[in-house]
Amino acid sequence: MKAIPLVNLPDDYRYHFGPLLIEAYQQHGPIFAAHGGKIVYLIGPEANRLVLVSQRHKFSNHIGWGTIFDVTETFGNGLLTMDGEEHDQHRKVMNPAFAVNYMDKYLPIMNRLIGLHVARWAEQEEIDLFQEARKLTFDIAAQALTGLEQSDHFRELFTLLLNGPAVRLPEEEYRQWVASLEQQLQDLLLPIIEERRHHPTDDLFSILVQHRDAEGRPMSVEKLIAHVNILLVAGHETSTSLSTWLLYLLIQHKDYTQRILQEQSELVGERADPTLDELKRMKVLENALNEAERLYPPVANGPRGVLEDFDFHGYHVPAGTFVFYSILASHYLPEIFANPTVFDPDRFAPPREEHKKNPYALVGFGGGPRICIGINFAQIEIKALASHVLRHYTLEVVPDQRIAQVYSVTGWPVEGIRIRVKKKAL
Ligand code: HEM
Repeated sequence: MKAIPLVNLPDDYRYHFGPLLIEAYQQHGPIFAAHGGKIVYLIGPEANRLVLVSQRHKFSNHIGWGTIFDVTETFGNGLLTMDGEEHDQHRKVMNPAFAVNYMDKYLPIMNRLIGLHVARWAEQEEIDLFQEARKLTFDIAAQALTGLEQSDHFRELFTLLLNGPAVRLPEEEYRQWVASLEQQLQDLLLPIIEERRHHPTDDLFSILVQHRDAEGRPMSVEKLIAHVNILLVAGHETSTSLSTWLLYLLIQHKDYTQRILQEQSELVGERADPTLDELKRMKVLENALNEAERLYPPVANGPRGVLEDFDFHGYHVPAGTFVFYSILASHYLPEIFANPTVFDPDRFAPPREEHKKNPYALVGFGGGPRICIGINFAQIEIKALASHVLRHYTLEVVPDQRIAQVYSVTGWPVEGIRIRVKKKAL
């Protein structure tokens, strides 16, 4: 069989990731290797379907997220990095707490925190939307999923773990640094675990603490903490990035935002907060959210370890290979999304529905049985934020700043996005 084509990405590829992947796709087709041949990229709806659905048993998240992206060492083996039977069992336990109607329980927390945080944004001359959105989405995830009321220290610990130490440390010192942060996280979570054992509530943490396996055994403290870690990390980094880009795009596209406001007044009117049912019915806003997900997917690539050989487009990929199904590149394919670099939310509305003509074309939340478990949580949260901000505030981007997405494991606006927020006159 032919050798998989090798692509050389420039050193600064993380700043131009989408265009570079599309260039490689146009030259070589939907499969090529990069990073010195260490990673094979798979691009487009057909590839996504293969990895996420039809041959998913041949791929390992544990090797992908755990080894390539080093998630397991820092945060433990949570849902994202589990494989096979173990994954399916744990996912089954958590699924009910992420069903769309369960969001009714989280919505009052979301609305309360959105109101509080955004009011503070307006008290300042200008804010970095990305940094502020991070505080907000973390607080929402921490309070909704674990019931932790005071989340400042918790958030600082997570931010440190995600960003790494300020200076590069020798390996042994780095390990000690991570271990000390993990110990502090554990000290924060242990009392909540104890509390939930004796006084269960209906949040996700309680569901996990109360769960018993077929032999009647509870989850170990180590597993409980790994789950909470992964849920909070996966649940706030990505939502921070996507909500920032959505609001930024809406400031840029005032005509479209007028249509969202029209929808808001029809659905919510003068009431302070939308209900879950109203949020679900906000299609004009939803199409803008889909478009932000397409243009700025928070996760650029889904990493996997190959467990069993497979063939794709005339190439043979052996077990032991590392692959990325590329979310970012799939979203910029011109044969799927017309004028892919243009902000055009109506591409998701009937009759065009470009994403439906090609299943697994829009994969910002992954797809198949392992689709992001937090998709409903994130979409409701971001819609509630946009609804609140657009109805009650005016936003303006501070001029003369560099606004660009950069990618590591997740993507974020490299220098943040500074905006001015003003309360609308009544
Ligand atoms: C805008 C927000 C979000 C985006 C773009 C996003 C994106 C993703 C993607 C792409 C995957 C699949 C990765 C793969 O196939 O390798 C995923 C999985 C996952 N996400 Fe999210 N996510 C978001 C929000 C959330 C939230 C709010 C939570 C939890 C509260 C969460 C928890 C998880 C977990 C636990 C998994 C692993 C699921 C499994 O493997 O069964 N995510 N997410």
